[in-house]
Amino acid sequence: MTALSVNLNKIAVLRNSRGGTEPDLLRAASTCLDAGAHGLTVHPRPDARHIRAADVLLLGDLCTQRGVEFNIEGNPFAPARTGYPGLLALCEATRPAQVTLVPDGDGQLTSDHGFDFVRDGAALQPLIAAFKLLGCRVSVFVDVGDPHVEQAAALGADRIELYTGPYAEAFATGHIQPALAAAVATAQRAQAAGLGVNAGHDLNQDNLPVLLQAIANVQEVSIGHALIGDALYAGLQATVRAYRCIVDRAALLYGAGPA
Ligand SMILES: CC(=O)[C@@H](O)[C@H](O)COP(=O)(O)O
Ligand SMILES: NCC(=O)COP(=O)(O)O
Repeated sequence: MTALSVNLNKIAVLRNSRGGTEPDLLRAASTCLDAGAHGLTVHPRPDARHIRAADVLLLGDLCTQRGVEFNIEGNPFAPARTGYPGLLALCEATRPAQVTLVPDGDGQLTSDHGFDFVRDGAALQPLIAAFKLLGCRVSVFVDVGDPHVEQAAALGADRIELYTGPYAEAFATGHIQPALAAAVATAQRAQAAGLGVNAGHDLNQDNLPVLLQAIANVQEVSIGHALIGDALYAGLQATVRAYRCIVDRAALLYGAGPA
C-alpha cells in the first residue's frame, strides 16, 4: 500500500502572510490525520518562508502522540542560521521517522532537481549515516532518469523520492508516455538496488492514479500544493454559506433584512 503524507508547507504560507497564528498548523495537521492521512511532511526552508523550527517541534510531538510518520525534508548541506538550526539539528530534536534529503538552494522557488551523486556522493555519505544514527529512515531526492540512482543505496540511503515535477508537467501537456516510462525505469532500477521508492512534487488527483498504476510498490507519496488547493475548492462553498448565514441573520435581527 502507498502511504499518503500530507505536506503542510502551504498552510504555513497562509499563516505567515498575516504574521499571526491562523490558520492554525496543528489544527490543520490534526484534520489531515483525522481524515486518514498516514503521515505529515514538512520542508522547512532556511529562510523560514513557511514552516519554522518551532512548527517542526510541535508537529513532531503531534505525530508521536498520534503514532504516525513524520517526514522532514531539507538540504543536509544548508548551514544553520538565525531561525533555522539546520536539518540535522531539527532531526535530533524531533527524531522523525523519515528524513528526505533534497538539494535545494535558497534562491529556488521550490525543489526542482534531485542529487548529483557523482558530485555530492562523498559528502552525502557521512550525513546519511548521521541521520540513520538518529533512528531516521533516509530518503534522497532523485531525478527521473538519473543514471547513478543505485548510488543512493551504496551511500546508505533506505529510499529514494522520485522528483515527479517533470512527470506532472508532461501529464498536464498530454505527452505522458516518455516521462512516465522514464519514471518507471528509474523506480525499477532503485528497487533492484534494494531501495524503497517514494514519489513527490506536483502530484495531484489527475496524475497520481496514473503514476501509481505504472510504478509498482510506491511506498509513499508526499503531497502539499495541489492537495491544499483542492481543499480550498472543496471547502469554499460550505464556508461561504456559513458566513452568508451570519450576515443574513444579523440583517434580520439588527438591520433592514437580507440583501
Ligand atoms: C521535495 C519536494 O518536492 C517538496 O518538499 C516541495 O519542495 C515542497 O516545498 P515547497 O512547499 O517549499 O515548495
Ligand atoms: N516531497 C514532495 C512534497 O512534500 C510536496 O510537494 P508538492 O505537492 O507541494 O509539490
